[in-house]
Amino acid sequence: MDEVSSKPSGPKASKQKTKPKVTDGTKDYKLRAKNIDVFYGDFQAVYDISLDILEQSITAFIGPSGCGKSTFLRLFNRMNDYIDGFKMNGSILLEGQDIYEPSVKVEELRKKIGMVFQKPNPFPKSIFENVAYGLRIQGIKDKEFIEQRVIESLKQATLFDEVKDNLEKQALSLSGGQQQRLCIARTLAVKPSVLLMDEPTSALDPISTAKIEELIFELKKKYTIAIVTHNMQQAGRISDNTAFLYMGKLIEYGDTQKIFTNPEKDRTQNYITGRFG
Ligand SMILES: Nc1ncnc2c1ncn2[C@@H]1O[C@H](COP(=O)(O)OP(=O)(O)OP(=O)(O)O)[C@@H](O)[C@H]1O
Repeated sequence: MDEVSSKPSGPKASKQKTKPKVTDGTKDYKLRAKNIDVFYGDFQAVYDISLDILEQSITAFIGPSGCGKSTFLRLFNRMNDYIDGFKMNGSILLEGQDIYEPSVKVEELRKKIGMVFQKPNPFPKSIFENVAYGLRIQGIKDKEFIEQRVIESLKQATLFDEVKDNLEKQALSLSGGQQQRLCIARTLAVKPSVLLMDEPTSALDPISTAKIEELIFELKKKYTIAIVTHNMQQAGRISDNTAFLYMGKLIEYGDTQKIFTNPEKDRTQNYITGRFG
């Protein structure tokens, strides 16, 4: 494979002012993947990918079906761990700490790195209980604290105004777009600092999609976001940096505007112009 820069570059990345967490000497990063290979049994799904994700930025993963986007995203909160035959080489660092070290508690990690899935998956409970869930399983009992956190999270997910008069309503009776924002609120309630999103709008209509995109853009002020999307316009609209994967390899990674207007690699150019994929 051609050499690929593992550092996001370009005007947006370099202009970004972030609280310093971990630095490679030039930029701060929140997450770092180093020489990642992933196997499912004998099948290799990811080949030697290294990349850094900057704090308070949106990083999009694009590429044709089966190229390894979801596999790669799921590494950041260890969602692949329970898949039969899963094996990984390399390391993933969150603020400099290896998240695959034996001492890391996966439940604690997932409080820091939340995930939103393609299909909204609220529990068959009330709106309130969906958002309160993560707090309750932590053993938090303070009613006032829980209520305040539920309201705050619903507001952050731009759902509060639509549901405030009926928080006891069954979550499954909400529209698909509202359900997805509820799932985002549920994730935010435990105060993560990273949000992983695996095609969060692919099951939604254009209006709900636009609302979620606005929300993601707003959330960037506080969170580090990594998103897998099949929708290249979406990647272009919301992300700061884009990683293009092809057959398990990182072909190109960098500033989104550059990737979409003047990519370095022919394969990226062919993909973004719809010549394959
Ligand atoms: N649980 C699994 N067991 C075995 N192989 C798997 C598993 N999950 C994914 N794969 C394989 O790994 C490769 C990468 O899959 P992955 O779902 O990460 O790709 P993707 O780019 O996210 O695809 P899509 O865009 O279609 O969701 C594919 O060849 C897929 O068949």
